[in-house]
Amino acid sequence: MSKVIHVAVGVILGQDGRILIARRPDHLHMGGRWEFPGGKVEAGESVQDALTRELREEIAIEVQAVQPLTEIRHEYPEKTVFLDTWWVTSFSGEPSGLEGQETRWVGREELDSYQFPDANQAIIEAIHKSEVAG
Ligand SMILES: Nc1nc2c([nH]c(=O)n2[C@@H]2O[C@H](COP(=O)(O)OP(=O)(O)OP(=O)(O)O)[C@@H](O)[C@H]2O)c(=O)[nH]1
Ligand SMILES: [Mg+2]
Repeated sequence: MSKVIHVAVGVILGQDGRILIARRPDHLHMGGRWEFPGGKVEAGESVQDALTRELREEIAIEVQAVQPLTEIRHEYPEKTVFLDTWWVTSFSGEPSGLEGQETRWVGREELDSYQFPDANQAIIEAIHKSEVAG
């Protein structure tokens, strides 16, 4: 049995209520699909530290405040992920894809028209139910 990969995921909320999505580079797992920025939690690191580090490395923002959104465990044929997913309700800096990834601000109701990894369906449902900045 393979081990579960712990991933810190940020659903970044803009001041206008839109959400930031990024397109995964083609060569990665789920390449070409849209995602919420984030990445693997390293050994000895807290999930919030991992989220802060990943969002700094991937999209050049400094996280200032988060709130828990949801926790999703999903088994892909090749790996099992645990998506520890947080609203990012305050940040500084202007998001830009430091790894060449396209980024886009989208309205909540638009999320359903983008192709995400299969595990994200449950995140999108949690966003629709969430009262944060409703
Ligand atoms: N960041 C992110 N990862 C997701 C999402 N949905 C989802 O299934 N994943 C999966 O979670 C796993 C880990 O995420 P990642 O590839 O961003 O990890 P990372 O930034 O540390 O990448 P690296 O190890 O290449 O440096 C991947 O297999 C990815 O496909 C999502 O919305 N955001
Ligand atoms: Mg990543």
